[in-house]
Amino acid sequence: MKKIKRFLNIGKEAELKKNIKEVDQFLYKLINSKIETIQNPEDDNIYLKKRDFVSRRLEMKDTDPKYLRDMVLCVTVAGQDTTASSLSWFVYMMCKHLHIQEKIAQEVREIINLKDDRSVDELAASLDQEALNNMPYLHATLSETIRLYPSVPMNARMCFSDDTWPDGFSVKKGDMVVYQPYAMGRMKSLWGDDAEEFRPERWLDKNGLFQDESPYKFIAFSAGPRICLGKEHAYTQMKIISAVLLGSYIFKLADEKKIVNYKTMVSLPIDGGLYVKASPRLWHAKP
Ligand code: HEM
Repeated sequence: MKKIKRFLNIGKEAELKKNIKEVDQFLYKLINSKIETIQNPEDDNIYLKKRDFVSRRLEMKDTDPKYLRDMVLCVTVAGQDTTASSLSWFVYMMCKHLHIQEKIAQEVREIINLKDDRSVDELAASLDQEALNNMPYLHATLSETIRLYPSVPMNARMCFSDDTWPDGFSVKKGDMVVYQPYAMGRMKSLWGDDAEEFRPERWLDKNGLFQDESPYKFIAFSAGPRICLGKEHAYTQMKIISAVLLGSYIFKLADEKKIVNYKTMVSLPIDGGLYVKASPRLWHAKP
């Protein structure tokens, strides 16, 4: 049916074709303008100075527009909504666990060692990689959020040959195997009796250092050869944003009684969005 619709260019297939064209036009325009800027030696180009993703590829002589379009699209599709929904759930968890919110704010404050009257910009400017590496509690809290609210809640693989798994279960070539990071993140057999509790401490050793889990257990970023390529980048982004936010503001739910739930989709957004109140963090005040 799909093929017929595509051939006749009607219905959803026609709509898809139109949308792809629109995205392509936008991306090719951007890529071509960057290529032109680079090829013009007189242009003291601001684009290259910005050293964004496309500029870096161009510097490495990757100038095929189609390749660049695929790269940009892949990173945007894989990296944007996943990180955004994880951060939304993180803010939700912070509103539900104010003492954890306070603990992270303290960790940020201690690591960057800033005065009480610092601005949001000053706080952001002092977050270098070393500072981010020294925030195990924040790292643990983000991991705990993603364990319970994985932005890819369900995933699947196609078997390319007949096989028998370690537990004796057999699969045939062409079978589809579906696994559910959402359910796996809440299984008592994997995470213990408190699996449904939000407890960042489960990720810390007795010295308070972050202890990573096997990706086959903490499956939210997938595992094996096709594991998420942007995992480290995602943590860096999420740590910068949450350190700046929690270091500067106290978050509370706009309506404590409103039920917050997920929307069933390929990703895991909060249904209807999350409404919060942010008030400036005064270091002598408790949330
Ligand atoms: C919390 C944030 C993120 C989560 C939970 C996440 C999760 C995942 C998962 C589950 C996969 C495997 C998909 C599959 O094979 O079926 C994946 C793949 C991928 N992710 Fe992420 N991702 C996140 C952020 C990012 C970011 C920020 C980027 C890029 C900047 C990124 C780039 C990629 C790429 C390129 C792949 C494909 C890897 C491959 O197939 O070889 N991801 N991600």
